[in-house]
Amino acid sequence: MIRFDKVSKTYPGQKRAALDEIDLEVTKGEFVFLVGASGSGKSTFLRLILRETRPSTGNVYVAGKEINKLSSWKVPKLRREIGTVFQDFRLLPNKSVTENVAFALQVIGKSRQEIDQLVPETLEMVGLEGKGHRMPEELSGGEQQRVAIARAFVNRPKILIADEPTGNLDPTTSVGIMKLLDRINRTDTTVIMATHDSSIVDQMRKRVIELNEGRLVRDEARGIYGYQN
Ligand SMILES: Nc1ncnc2c1ncn2[C@@H]1O[C@H](COP(=O)(O)OP(=O)(O)OP(=O)(O)O)[C@@H](O)[C@H]1O
Repeated sequence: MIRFDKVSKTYPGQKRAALDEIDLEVTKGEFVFLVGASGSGKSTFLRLILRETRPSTGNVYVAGKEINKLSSWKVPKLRREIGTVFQDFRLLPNKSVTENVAFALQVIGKSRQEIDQLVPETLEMVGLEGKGHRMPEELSGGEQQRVAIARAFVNRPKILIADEPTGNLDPTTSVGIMKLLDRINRTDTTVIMATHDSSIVDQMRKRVIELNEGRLVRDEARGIYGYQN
């Protein structure tokens, strides 16, 4: 589903590489934690998958496409295959829960009929049935993150990228969010999650990839968080 082939990335004007000769493969349906200190290259790794940035050398393949060769008009199509969730939720504050989720389908031209079916179905899946009319500010942090996950997943993407999704949540709420991501993963969606949350990583025992100063220093099948902050 995702392959990095000797990928290095050095940002313009920087001496040190943000990513240094990364070689790895993530297969369909895997759940991967991406760990490492601040500045180790996690966001750069995720941005390469989304083609928000390009490798300096090497190739990145996502869903069968070499992203470096993708013409720019095909990038939106690539991004439709990838749902994204962030630490700060990024909901539209002036839209209700239903409207936030529906909007993701409207912008890709889905029919009213499909939207009317998929949105309630997805809200139910994330545990927000009956809350569709609420505004984001009327929800707890955990509920807001559920809306963000519903929005990311409503189009049934092949890949879900989560960048510190529990970073603003208390431990109990975080466990609920992880159960939801696990459930999404069980629908054969590949999940890649960057995190500093050691207890979550230790509880889930999924594949752990650790970056250190841009290098891949650990790749374990059922790993733990394992490095000191
Ligand atoms: N747009 C940019 N221009 C120049 N340097 C950048 C840019 N983005 C990131 N970097 C540098 O690349 C390196 C890796 O950064 P990156 O954001 O990928 O790390 P990270 O592991 O995601 O960190 P964090 O956990 O703090 O989000 C850092 O040295 C950073 O300063």
